[in-house]
Amino acid sequence: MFNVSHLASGYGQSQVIHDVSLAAGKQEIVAVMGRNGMGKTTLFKTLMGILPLREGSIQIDGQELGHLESYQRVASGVAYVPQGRMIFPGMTVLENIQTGLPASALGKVPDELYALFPVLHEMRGRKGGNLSGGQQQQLAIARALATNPKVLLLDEPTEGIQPSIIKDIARSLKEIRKLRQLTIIVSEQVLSFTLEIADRFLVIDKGRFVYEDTSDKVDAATISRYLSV
Ligand SMILES: Nc1ncnc2c1ncn2[C@@H]1O[C@H](COP(=O)(O)OP(=O)(O)OP(=O)(O)O)[C@@H](O)[C@H]1O
Repeated sequence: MFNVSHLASGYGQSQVIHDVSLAAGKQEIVAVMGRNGMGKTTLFKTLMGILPLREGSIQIDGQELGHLESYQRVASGVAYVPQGRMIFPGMTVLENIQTGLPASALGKVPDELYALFPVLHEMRGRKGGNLSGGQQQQLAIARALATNPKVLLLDEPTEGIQPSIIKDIARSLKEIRKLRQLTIIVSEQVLSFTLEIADRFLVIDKGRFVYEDTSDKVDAATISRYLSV
């Protein structure tokens, strides 16, 4: 479904991502674990077309995305929730979600989105900047889902969010995956969160994948060691 092969990218003279490959199936949740500075955000920006691909390929259902602009990748079914969420603080919750809707929706937010995140319905008239961190994360996810993606890329969704809300986010992601048959690639440093949701685990270290396993065989101690070095 979503296939990345031999991807390389970086900034100027420095190469950050080296020969990274991953394949994620329909409805699969893949966790990319790694410490600060190991390349998670760089990888996601490359998948989204914010940074150019230097080598390799990115495919969704066999369609090559590697040389498309970001907006074309969105149209092909890739959605992105960046680190830090990046909602529009001066716009209302409703307006934030509307920025993700296709023109054909005529500004109408699907009921299903509000059903997933009831708090966003309650707060639809409030400015995004006045929401708590957890509510902003839910808003960022809802805005991404409004584009009707096949693949959702989430960059460190638990960063700066309190534990009870992290549990809510885990629950919503599992629900969305089922409802939408969505593939989710999530980067994280919080292992308890990914252990709850992921089907497969990858560890990124200095821009390379150094560990991979499925949830039934995952070696949490090894992943923790990579996260804490
Ligand atoms: N705009 C940039 N210009 C040059 N180098 C950068 C830039 N952004 C990141 N880097 C470097 O790329 C490497 C990977 O950073 P990246 O942000 O992808 O890591 P990360 O795993 O997402 O960590 P974090 O959780 O801290 O964001 C780091 O060495 C970082 O210093």
